Amino acid sequence: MIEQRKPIAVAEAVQRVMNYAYQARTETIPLQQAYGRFLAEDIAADQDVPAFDRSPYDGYAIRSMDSEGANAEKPAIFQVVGEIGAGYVYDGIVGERQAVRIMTGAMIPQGCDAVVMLEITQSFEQNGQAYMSLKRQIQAGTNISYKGEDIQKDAILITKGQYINPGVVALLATFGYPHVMVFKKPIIGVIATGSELLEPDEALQAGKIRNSNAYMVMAQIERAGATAKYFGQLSDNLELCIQAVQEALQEVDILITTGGVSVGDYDYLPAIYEAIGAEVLFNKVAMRPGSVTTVAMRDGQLLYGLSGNPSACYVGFELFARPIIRTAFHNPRPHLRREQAVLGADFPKPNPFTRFVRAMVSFQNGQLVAVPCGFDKSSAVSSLEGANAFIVLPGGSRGYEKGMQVVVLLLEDTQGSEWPWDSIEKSYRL
Ligand SMILES: Nc1nc2c(c(=O)[nH]1)N[C@H]1C(S)=C(S)[C@@H](COP(=O)(O)OP(=O)(O)OC[C@H]3O[C@@H](n4cnc5c(N)ncnc54)[C@H](O)[C@@H]3O)O[C@H]1N2
Ligand code: MOO
Ligand SMILES: [Mg+2]
Repeated sequence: MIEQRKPIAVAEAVQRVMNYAYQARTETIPLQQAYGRFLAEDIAADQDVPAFDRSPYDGYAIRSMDSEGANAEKPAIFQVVGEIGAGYVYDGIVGERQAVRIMTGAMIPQGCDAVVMLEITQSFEQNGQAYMSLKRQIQAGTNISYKGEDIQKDAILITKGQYINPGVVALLATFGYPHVMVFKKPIIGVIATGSELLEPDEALQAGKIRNSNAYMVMAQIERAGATAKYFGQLSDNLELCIQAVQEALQEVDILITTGGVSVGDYDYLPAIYEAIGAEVLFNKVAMRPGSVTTVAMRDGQLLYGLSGNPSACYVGFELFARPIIRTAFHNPRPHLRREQAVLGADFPKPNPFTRFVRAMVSFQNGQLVAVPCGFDKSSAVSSLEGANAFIVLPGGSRGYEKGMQVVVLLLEDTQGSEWPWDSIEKSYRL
């Protein structure tokens, strides 16, 4: 008898997977390799930045009181008693009508309370002594970058789980972290199943196709921040597949297979899960594409049975695998970022199930506009290249027109969402 699968709502499916979210171990890596990783410790400021009052300009450090009453007719004259570049400290104390030539970034000398930009001064020499004249009065505090004006000591700067972007790298360097503790990348195994599959270097043969899913999913794994490990493609042979899956599980944190999850004679994933004693969390989701997406669990390891159809495979990964990876990094917003957009083209298809339309979002006059990426079948590979978002169309809707408001999930974003699923599926019907 044909197995009848009961579809569950997308949010419910995501929740079932998230019950098995875990936190990855940590490792310490050189700062230069930290970009794109996720921080595994809170970083607090152990010093002020800047750590000393400094000059933001090239010019002269003075005591502002010495400029009192200065104007074009009666310039204030200063004896230039020294010169300091960034990184050097002026040893003496600057006295009455004295100035120190100072460069951007250099520490303000003792006694001075202002810096005059080079451009508004005139320098001259008399009897071998350097002088500077100034034709205006300068307020105390002019052109000083104060100690702690950027960052104050003890402030929490960056927190555990934060994505390390170039700005985070700058902070880590500023506070003296030549090495940084990050979360280890989970290792995610990939197996493609299907007797029709050829590798990209093979010539096409009648009835066969090239395996695009494995390479696509490996790229998605890397984009999500984990490490992909490829175990190759398998023909539809149950014994072989069981053995390969069991062996791969020894070497990975999570295993992803593509293909073979539906009800065809050679769709062996259900039998494989049974054979290895994995508990199936769900095998039918009320969504398109990707309705056959299956997730199973064995001894703390998640097994993703993604659809063989490329678009369905792609969507299944982003909805169900990405948040597990991001949670492993302690990231508080592990899901795809949800935003509101205007539909940029009609989408007349009815949507019995929640539909994830591969789309290109862009800003037009300050408004996020989402345009579907062409051929919208589950089997499509062409609609993925241009996609940087999914348009989420709730189940039960009859089709959408250009100009309507839609929810989009952003694919190329590092910020993420905490839980994007509330109120998307209001009109969901089975
Ligand atoms: N009687 C039914 N038939 C199907 C159902 C159903 O509910 N009842 N569901 C359909 C839906 S929806 C989908 S999606 C697919 C899912 O199929 P499988 O996950 O079992 O995948 P396969 O049968 O192995 O392959 C489907 C399709 O994808 C191509 N494929 C497979 N692997 C790759 C790869 N690595 N790279 C590129 N393309 C791949 C394969 O050649 C097939 O064309 O089932 C429907 N059928
Ligand atoms: O699962 Mo299939 O992708 O819904 O079309
Ligand atoms: Mg099949």
